[in-house]
Order: sequence, then structure tokens, then C-alpha cells
Amino acid sequence: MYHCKQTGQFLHKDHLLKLTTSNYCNEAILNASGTIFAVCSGFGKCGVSVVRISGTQASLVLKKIGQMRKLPKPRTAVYRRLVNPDLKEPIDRGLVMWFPGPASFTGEDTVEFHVHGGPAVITALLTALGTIPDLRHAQPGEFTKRSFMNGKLDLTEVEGLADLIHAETESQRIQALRQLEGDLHHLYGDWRTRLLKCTANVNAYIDFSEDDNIEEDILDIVNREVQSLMNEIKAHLSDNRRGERLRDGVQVAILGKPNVGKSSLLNAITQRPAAIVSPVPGTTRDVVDISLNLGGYPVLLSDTAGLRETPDAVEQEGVRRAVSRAGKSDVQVIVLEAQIFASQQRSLKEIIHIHFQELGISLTQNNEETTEGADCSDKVVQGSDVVVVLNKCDLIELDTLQKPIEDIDGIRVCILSCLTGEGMEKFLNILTEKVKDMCGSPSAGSPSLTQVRHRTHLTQCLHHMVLYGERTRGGDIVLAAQSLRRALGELGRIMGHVTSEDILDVIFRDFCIGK
Ligand SMILES: Nc1nc2c(ncn2[C@@H]2O[C@H](COP(=O)(O)OP(=O)(O)OP(=O)(O)O)[C@@H](O)[C@H]2O)c(=O)[nH]1
Ligand SMILES: [Mg+2]
Repeated sequence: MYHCKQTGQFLHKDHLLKLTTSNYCNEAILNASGTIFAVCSGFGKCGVSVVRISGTQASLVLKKIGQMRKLPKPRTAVYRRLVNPDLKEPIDRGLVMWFPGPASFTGEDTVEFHVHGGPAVITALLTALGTIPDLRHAQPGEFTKRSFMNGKLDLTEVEGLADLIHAETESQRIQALRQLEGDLHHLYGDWRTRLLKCTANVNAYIDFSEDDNIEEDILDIVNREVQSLMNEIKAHLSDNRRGERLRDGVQVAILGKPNVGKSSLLNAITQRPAAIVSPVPGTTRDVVDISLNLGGYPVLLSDTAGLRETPDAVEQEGVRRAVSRAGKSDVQVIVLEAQIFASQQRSLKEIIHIHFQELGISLTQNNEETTEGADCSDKVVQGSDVVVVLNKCDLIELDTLQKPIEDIDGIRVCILSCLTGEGMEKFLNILTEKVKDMCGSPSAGSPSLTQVRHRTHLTQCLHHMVLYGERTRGGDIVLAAQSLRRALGELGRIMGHVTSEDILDVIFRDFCIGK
């Protein structure tokens, strides 16, 4: 595909051929041309580094630097002495590989040099490449952008590739790989094909319904198909943000009154002194964020300031930030001191509810519309998203406790000691289970929605399909057809069939140079 600056659209090669007489398309060809090079294996001292060259001059570069009269067998590693063609001086010995287009990652002629991964070797090779006319250093993500432009990957696959490179946990890797291998491409592609057929049928109905060449019930068939597509898209959208949570990490906030051991809990989970611990109430002021891998799932764990009324302006700001983080988090870990539980006659349920009231936290029933998108200041949490921790159990006689420690109203409750480590394993299992539940299994079932961008386009797509239904019922079939075309456009935008350069810049800038 080529970008057309004047229309802001991307054109397939076939389409472009029909338009080659116009100036802007020639300009589009120029935009996509040029031979680029970059290290694609990361920097730093290592055994082997890979330098990739893509574009029309790639074969010439291989012959010059690899000192070869003719090109090697495609996709076969050949051991060569590499030289600077200008200075005729050796650079290194390494493997060279030749990938003629279109059967290459970018779809263009591509060469790879696998050389020793030392900074001086890399610098010498890049310097030699820089002296060859018409070669230039690649921009971040430019190899992948070419792959997209040449129709090798659609935008969902490009995003899958970026996620795979950034994946830090096993579950993120599995989800990203599924996306790169085309799971979303097939799902959205299937919806697009079916919607395209609906649009074509409605247009045919508008154009030919007065002739008798068209099936009588064609509109009923289209309406049923549109309804079924809407149901599928709605089901895909109402996934509790599983894929997005897995991609971005589940946010877990540790909350509670001052001095109950919140920072101690963060340190115990991360097994390092990440936050300051002291017997002085109000020690933590700012939110302390730590990324961690919990059973293969990504988590962003936040320690917060103790919640209390205070005249201290700095502490007030800390409390405000804690409340805000509580509203944005997926899981709230609420810490109490176990002594309260041991010293009071009240039941655990009463103690928890009174404690929540004192913290200004109100609980909603499971599955009610809750914190998502709600104003953070209202501290509304859903029971199933809460874990209550009774900390400092080393200070009470556990054996003499008359009351059971059990889950209350969907809230998981555990008792532990950050000091001795007692109960920590059970708590971590509960937390991991919760995080897994929120993300689902990345390898099972239909592919998850992974990006806000997809959610926005699918929501718009649904909106246009609803409009289609209203307009058909109102008898305005021409406007209804327009709604279907718009719905189709939204699906096309997710996959990158029609998109603007701004969107592409946002997507490709996340890549490193060399990818
Ligand atoms: N005995 C005992 N002491 C603990 C335990 N956990 C924390 N502490 C102590 O409790 C005090 C407060 O701990 P922190 O972790 O700083 O408490 P916090 O909730 O972060 O306090 P703020 O930041 O002030 O809100 C420190 O003196 C800790 O050593 C525990 O399990 N047992
Ligand atoms: Mg603290």
C-alpha cells in the first residue's frame, strides 16, 4: 500500500497502478522508496548482532560488503568476510542472508548481516553502510511500517508485534503472539466481509428493487445478519476489559488507615524495601508504583498514603492521590490491623463494614455498574474486586480466636504478618487468582479486545449499525445504506484499510529502530 498525501488515504498497489498518471501518486511512490538500514537486534555487547537492510539497493549492498559477484541462495546463511567497500578494509566475519522481496518481512528486497555484537564492529558496519549512495538510517518502526504498506501485516498484527516486543510476562506474550498471528485480523476481517456483503445487498436493493431481479426478502436477510453481527460485536466489547488489562497490567492499590502496614505489605510482595516503613503514622505521602509479574500476569502494585483526616496540607494531597488511585485500580487490597479483630466482640463482617465506613469506602453489589469511569472521590468499590488483609497477626494469639476468618459478601479475607511472613503465601495465591480471573486465559477462547483504539472503532461501528436499524424501520433506506457504509469504515480503520498518517505515527512510534 502507498500513502496518498492529498487524500490522507493508503492505496493498494493495484489501485495505485490505475492512478499512476496523477502527481500525488508519484509522490506516494517516492515516499515509500529508499533503502534503509539499522541494527535490529538491540544494542550493547553481545555474541551476535543483526543489521538489516531493506529496499531496492539491498542486493547491491550485499554484493559490495559481502564481496560477492552473485547473490547467494535466498534465505540461506552464508559465512563471509565483510569489508568496507570505500576503504577496502575488513570489518568482521559473519553470516549474511538474502531475502528477495516480496517474500521478506518488509515485502522488499532485504539483507541481514549477523556480525559479532561489539560496539566497534557495529559502528564500523554502520559507517560502511552510510557511505553507500541512496542508503539511509531507518526511523523507529520503519521496517514494520513498510511491511504494513506492502500488505504483509494489517494494523492489528502490527500492534500484536509491538506488544510481543514489549511483553514482560508469559500471558502477555501469548496474547500478543495470537494477535500477531492474525487472530484479531481474522475476527474483524470476517465481520468486515459480512458487513460488506450486507452493504452491497442494500445498495443492490436501492438500485434494482423496481426490476424483478432481486430476491424479495433481501432486506430481511440483511437485517438478520446486521443483528447477528451487532450481537457478536457487543459480546466482544463486554469482556470486562480482559485483553486490555492483560496488555497494560492489572492495577492493584493497597489502601488503609495510617500505620497498618501497607508499605510493609508492598515490600513483602516485591521482596525488596521499595517503600519507606516506619512506626510514624503518615510516613507514605506519594503513591509508590511497582510493576511485577504475578504467576505470569502483569500487575502494577501501588502503595498509598494512609487514609485519615489531617490538617497537614502535604498529607492531605497524599490522601487525595490515594483515593484517586483507589478509583482507578482494578483490585483494592484493604489493610487492617488484626488486633482490632481480636479485641472486639463484633463479627468480622461488622468490623469490615465499620472500617470501610470510617475509610469512606462504600461497597456496591457484584456486577453493578461500579468504579469504572466513576468519579474517584466517591471511593466506591465492588466486593469482588476487594481483598481484605488483617495484618500483624504476630501480635495476637491466633489459637485463641473465637471467630472464624472467612470471606464476607464476596470479599476475600486473609490474615497474615508482614513481619514473620505467616499467611503471605495464601494471600499471594488469592491475589494471583483474582488477577487471573480479571485477565482470563490468553490462549483459550475467542481473541480478546486489546486496545482502546479497537474499542473506540467497534463502539462507533455499533452506533452506525443501530442507526441503520432505525433508518430502515423509518423507511429511509438510502440513509440506512450510508450508516452501513460508515459502520464498514470503522472496521476498516481498525485493520488499517483506510487510516490517517497521524494514527500510523502513534502506532509505529512505539517500535524501536530496527523493527
Ligand atoms: N508486629 C508487626 N509490625 C508490623 C507488621 N507490618 C508492619 N509493621 C510495623 O508497623 C509500622 C507501620 O508500618 P508501615 O508499613 O510503614 O505502615 P503504613 O500503613 O505504610 O503506614 P503509613 O505510610 O504511615 O500510612 C512499622 O513500624 C512496621 O514495622 C507486622 O506484620 N507485624
Ligand atoms: Mg506507608
